Amino acid sequence: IILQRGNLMKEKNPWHKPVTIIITVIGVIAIVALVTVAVLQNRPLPQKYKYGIVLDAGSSHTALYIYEWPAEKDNNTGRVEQTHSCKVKGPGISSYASAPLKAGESLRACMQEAEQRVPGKRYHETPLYLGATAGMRLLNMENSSASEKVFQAVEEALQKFPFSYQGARILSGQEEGAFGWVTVNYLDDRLEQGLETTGALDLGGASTQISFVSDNYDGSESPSNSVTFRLYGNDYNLYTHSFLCYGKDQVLRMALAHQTQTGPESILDPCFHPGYNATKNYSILYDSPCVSDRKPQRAPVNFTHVGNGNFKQCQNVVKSVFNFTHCNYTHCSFNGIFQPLLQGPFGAFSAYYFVMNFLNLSDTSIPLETVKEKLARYCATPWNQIIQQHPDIKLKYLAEYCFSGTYILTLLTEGYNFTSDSYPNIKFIKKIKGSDAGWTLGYMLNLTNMIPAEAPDSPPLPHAGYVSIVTIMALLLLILFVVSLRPLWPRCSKQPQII
Ligand SMILES: Nc1ncnc2c1ncn2[C@@H]1O[C@H](COP(=O)(O)OP(=O)(O)O)[C@@H](O)[C@H]1O
Ligand SMILES: [Ca+2]
Repeated sequence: IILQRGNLMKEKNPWHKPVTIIITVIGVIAIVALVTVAVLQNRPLPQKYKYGIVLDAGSSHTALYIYEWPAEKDNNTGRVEQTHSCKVKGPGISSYASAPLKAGESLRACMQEAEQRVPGKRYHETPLYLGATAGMRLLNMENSSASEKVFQAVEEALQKFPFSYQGARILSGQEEGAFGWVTVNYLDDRLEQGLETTGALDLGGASTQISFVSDNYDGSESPSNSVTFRLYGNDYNLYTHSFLCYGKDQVLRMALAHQTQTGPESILDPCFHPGYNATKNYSILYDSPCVSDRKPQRAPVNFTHVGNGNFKQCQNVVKSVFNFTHCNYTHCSFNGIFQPLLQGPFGAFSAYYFVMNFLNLSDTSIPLETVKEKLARYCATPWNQIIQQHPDIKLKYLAEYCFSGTYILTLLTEGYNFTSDSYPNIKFIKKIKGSDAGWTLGYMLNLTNMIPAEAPDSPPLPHAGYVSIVTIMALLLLILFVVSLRPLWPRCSKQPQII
């Protein structure tokens, strides 16, 4: 009987039927395979990068920037980053008008650095751009054949490198302003998400740009200040203006021209520290289209430039370079140039940052009145004390921070109409998420069509969400499968039947 019972039990355990075992094994294998394939197939591929190089040929110096982005995601958002920058030794390319070949040579060291930074197999597909700004705009106005020669030399030098050379050209003021705005908003991820944008304030040596979106500017008033973009499915109507000659180096020339109109032997300059004393050459001072028509006749060869460090008087000198007499529009900044009402936050970079950072005044939560008081105290500090306190800063920069700080505050308040209320909307910035603020990134994004006009279609789920859902579904299937075999389950808990 016991034997019989044992036989009965054996026959009644369906799990031991070969068919059931095979089905179960196949089911489990199928589910494991499904999950594995789902996970592997959709795993992000190992990152490969693409590269782009932009040379910013500014009036005072040239800088090279290398950008990098994941190769599979060109059209994706916010993913282009600056991986390297190189400062070219020597002055800006516009200073090589009388020795153009040297302009080309000067770029070589930074270009060799770029060869080291970009992987060799990517050289040929790496676009290389050179954009020149206000220094070359002025040289082109003054002596267009000299500017062409400089470009020829630069072009020849750049073509010797294995990158995909895309040309060297002068950017218009609008491009310089608009691409600075694109850079700042791209790096802040504001374009892709359609957020309120940040205005861009760029201060160079020979020109300065202001760019922002304003609700009361649709481009109809003063169309030459309008730049429109369609980015990620959003339309932007940007106001932008570039003031040629209003970079800080040219404004200094204009301020000195204002003070030397009668061709004196010496001037007492409130924008330089007490005890500052230097001999300067009239011809060199007036050698720029920003001041050349004002050169005093019968001036001596040199003049003595003496400082007396008075902020209030310096403000008056600086104000003399602005013209506020006429405005044929609803609102103007200065020199009769239209400007809509200021709106939103602003990022102020390049020389804005260098100067305000040096002066420890880059924190705009400090009230504007306090900023002015601090600057007034700095300007009144004797020159020898300033030199002692900053032994490792270039004397040329050091001598000019009082002037530059005064110019920046005057430009922002009197020029662009920032008030003590709107001043805190400005942030003095150098970099955003590791990339320098400036026009170069926006320029490259535009020329490589890397910002799509329409919002890209993105997968409905991120990778992690996708994997979790597939895994959960597979487990549910497994449970369902096991439950569906219920009629075949062994009845182990039941009392053995005694026949
Ligand atoms: N560390 C620094 N301190 C002060 N000024 C600086 C510093 N570095 C650069 N600058 C100034 O920033 C400005 C940069 O202008 P640049 O881009 O060369 O000219 P532009 O944009 O007008 O063609 C120049 O006036 C240069 O002197
Ligand atoms: Ca610049």
